[in-house]
Amino acid sequence: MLEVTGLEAAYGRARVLFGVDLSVEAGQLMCVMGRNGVGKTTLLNSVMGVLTPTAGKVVFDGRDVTRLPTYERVRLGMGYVPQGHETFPQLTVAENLQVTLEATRHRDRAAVAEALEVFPRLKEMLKRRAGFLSGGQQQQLAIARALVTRPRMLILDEPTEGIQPSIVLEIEQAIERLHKERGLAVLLVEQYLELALRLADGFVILDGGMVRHSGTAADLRDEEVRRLLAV
Ligand SMILES: Nc1ncnc2c1ncn2[C@@H]1O[C@H](COP(=O)(O)OP(=O)(O)OP(=O)(O)O)[C@@H](O)[C@H]1O
Repeated sequence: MLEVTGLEAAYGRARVLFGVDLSVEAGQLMCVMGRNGVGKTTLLNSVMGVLTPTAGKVVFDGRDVTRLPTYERVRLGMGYVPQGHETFPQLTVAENLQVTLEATRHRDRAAVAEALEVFPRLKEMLKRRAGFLSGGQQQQLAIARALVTRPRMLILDEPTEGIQPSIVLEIEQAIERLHKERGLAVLLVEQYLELALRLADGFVILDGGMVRHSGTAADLRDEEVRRLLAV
């Protein structure tokens, strides 16, 4: 479903990604792991076209999307939840979802209800401004916004980072349900090994902007994995 080959990215003269290869099959949950600063966010931004790669290719559903703008990738079914649970803080929860719906091609209001089914807690807060939600609730709203676009693949950048444990569990369960029950493919950047062990079908570990290790969830118990993730 997603094929990334030889992806390179840089900020000015500072090269950050060096020939990253990665593939996610339909319905698969792939975890990207690695220490701080190894290039995980840069990889997702390059996959989504937020950042233009300096070399390499991104193919989604058989179509080369490497040069497409981000919004067109979203329309093709790539739902992105960037790091830092971005929402419109001045808008209410309902308005945040509505604004996203209006930017979609399908404009089907049922998509808002479907997204709220995944996070019932948000249903009780529809009139609250997003800026007044807790970090965890904002993360749920950010994921719900991506769901309103009816993605076939969800791309999540550290959705549990800095969030209180009770909501981490809700977010984990939501990702699991979306993956298992709705069959969504997921590309997840996650630092917590335990969470990756519970959710992932496969993983890649980045180090210094390169894929240093990859495998199935069972391989996550390897010594090498622990060494590459150790701080
Ligand atoms: N906008 C930017 N301009 C210049 N350098 C950047 C920029 N964003 C990231 N970098 C650098 O690129 C490298 C990779 O950063 P990136 O955010 O992709 O890593 P990461 O693995 O996602 O880290 P973290 O887990 O801390 O989010 C780091 O050295 C970082 O300092």
